Amino acid sequence: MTDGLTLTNVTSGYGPTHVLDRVNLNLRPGERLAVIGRNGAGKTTLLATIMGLAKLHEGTVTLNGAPIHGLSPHKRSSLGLGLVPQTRDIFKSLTVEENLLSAKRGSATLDEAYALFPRLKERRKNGGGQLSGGEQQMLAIARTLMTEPDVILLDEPLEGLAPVICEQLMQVFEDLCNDGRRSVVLVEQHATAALKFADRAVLMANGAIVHEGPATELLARPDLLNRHIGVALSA
Ligand SMILES: Nc1ncnc2c1ncn2[C@@H]1O[C@H](COP(=O)(O)OP(=O)(O)OP(=O)(O)O)[C@@H](O)[C@H]1O
Repeated sequence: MTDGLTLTNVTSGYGPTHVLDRVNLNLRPGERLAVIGRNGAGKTTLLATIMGLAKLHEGTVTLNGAPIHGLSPHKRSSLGLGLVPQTRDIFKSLTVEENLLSAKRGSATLDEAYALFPRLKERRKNGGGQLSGGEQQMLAIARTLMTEPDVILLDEPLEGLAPVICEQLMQVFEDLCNDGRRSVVLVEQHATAALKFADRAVLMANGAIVHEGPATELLARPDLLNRHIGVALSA
């Protein structure tokens, strides 16, 4: 049995369309994985496939050795998978507190969420639609954490946010990983930030993994990013 999350020979997409092409991937418990690629490379589809939101055409998805590819997204969430979607998907008509409580599972508490995001505590009576972009992203992350995930899937969480907010969020991701219990898949266009955070990275192009290796190697060899996916490292 393989521990963690494993995709074996996965081909998936939307309806009859194939986006991922024979993807193999293992995420060990406690591991931090960066997924880097240009727009349209299939990064969101990779997360959607793990979560059960895309159509699996071939292959298997297992969690700690047990197949999960036949299960609904809700069931996968109850097994410990948590997605923070690029679209954030908060309820704009509910308050921050109501948003958090509507996602709550098990022993998750508001206090834990507010300890990670003090700003959300200050804004707890405000409607989701009244929040800034950064606060909405914090709420989206906190909502997912209320489901007590062991595997957290983050889809471009830094997109469109000010550098100071990006730094705060990266620190939160560090804190979440500190006890080594949770694993994180971070899909990110900010390749440098993602590689500094991650243990390992996969590079995607045209729905396939075209390179995989330690994050430190990719930070030291930016030519690999350029060669495989035509992306340059930012400062
Ligand atoms: N719901 C959908 N139905 C059909 N095709 C889709 C759908 N969503 C995405 N695609 C297609 O799948 C391919 C991969 O898209 P995906 O969103 O996974 O890429 P990505 O690497 O996450 O890019 P981005 O950074 O732009 O989000 C693209 O060609 C896209 O047009």
